Amino acid sequence: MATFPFEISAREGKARTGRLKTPRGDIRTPAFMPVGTAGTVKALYMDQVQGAGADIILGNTYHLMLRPGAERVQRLGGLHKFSGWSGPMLTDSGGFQVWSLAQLRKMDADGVTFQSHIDGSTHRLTPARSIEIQADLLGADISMQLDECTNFPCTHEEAERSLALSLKWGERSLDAFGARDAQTLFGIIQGSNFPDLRERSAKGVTAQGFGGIALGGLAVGEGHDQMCATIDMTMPHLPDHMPRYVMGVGKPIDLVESVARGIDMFDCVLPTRSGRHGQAWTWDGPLNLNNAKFAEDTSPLDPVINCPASQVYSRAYLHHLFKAGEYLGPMLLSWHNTAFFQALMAEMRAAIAEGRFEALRATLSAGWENTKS
Ligand SMILES: CNc1nc2cc(C(=O)NN)ccc2[nH]1
Repeated sequence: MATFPFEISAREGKARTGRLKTPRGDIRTPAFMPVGTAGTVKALYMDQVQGAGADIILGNTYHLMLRPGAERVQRLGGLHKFSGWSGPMLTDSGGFQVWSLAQLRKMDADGVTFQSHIDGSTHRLTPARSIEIQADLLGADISMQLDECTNFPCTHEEAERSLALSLKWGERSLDAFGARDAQTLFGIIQGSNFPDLRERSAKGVTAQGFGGIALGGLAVGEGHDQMCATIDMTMPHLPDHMPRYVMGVGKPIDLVESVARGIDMFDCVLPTRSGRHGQAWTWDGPLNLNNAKFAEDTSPLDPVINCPASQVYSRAYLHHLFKAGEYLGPMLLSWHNTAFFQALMAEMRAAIAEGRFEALRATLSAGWENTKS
């Protein structure tokens, strides 16, 4: 299995900035991955996603294996060609969506059988099948091991059993992945919010020899403070030189506080999902453009962010679009939010390089205190 070179160029405290170098291009870290669930970052052209500053996007194995089908995507040239995204792409294993979306799922020691939430058809995911879908059929640059997404909250015994299964599936994922020279595989740490289990999982995953390490089982309703506490109990057991990725995270405050703890990669549907519902993220916190207070507000969302959706359109116009149910409303806010999240990552990268990250963190965390829940 290839291990992509990960070069850390500057540090401030536990925060670090650098580059994860892949055959399809460099990923500037800390990095935020827009989520391209079904081969599209919803309501955006890939040119807009790239123009917003994203180096890498995420694809969901669960959605693509159900529709249009993983073998069909392969027949059509793979996910990069199919979707028009030529840069690095990470796919998740499908495990999380099976737990959160599938109907009638049956777990056993070797995998999970489930019915599609789309048409009720039956599907089977094992570590080997997930690797085949991600690396061979979709052609992901970075694949994720299949793991069990531990329910939250859960007992210590449940978390212990679950992380043991995930470690076993991690070994099987590595075996199935084999020796590829242009693709890599990340392992996933579980253990819920138990320090001893997060340590056990972190040490186990680290020893297995992955190309990067993800923290799973977060952003599942535990809240900001518990998420930070779980990251705190995990990081001491991770090797410094490997990329650390927190799955499904998060709000801007989550990104800042996670970068401060040494996290390098993130993914979250929030920019596009909240944009579709009229929420615009800004340096001063989120705005709800459905609110009548914007009805005659001629100011743009953010004059500094280099994105037409942020600079050209007035808040009054955006308010009108959402009141009228016009398609352009969700399109423009998805664009702006995607650009804002990338601008936040770029600002954190620059701040770490210039030794002013803690000052930035203090300013942003103070202004975003009420966005934690
Ligand atoms: C939106 N929250 C959220 N939590 C996630 C956890 C995982 C995970 O533990 N995978 N093994 C994946 C995606 C997630 N998205």
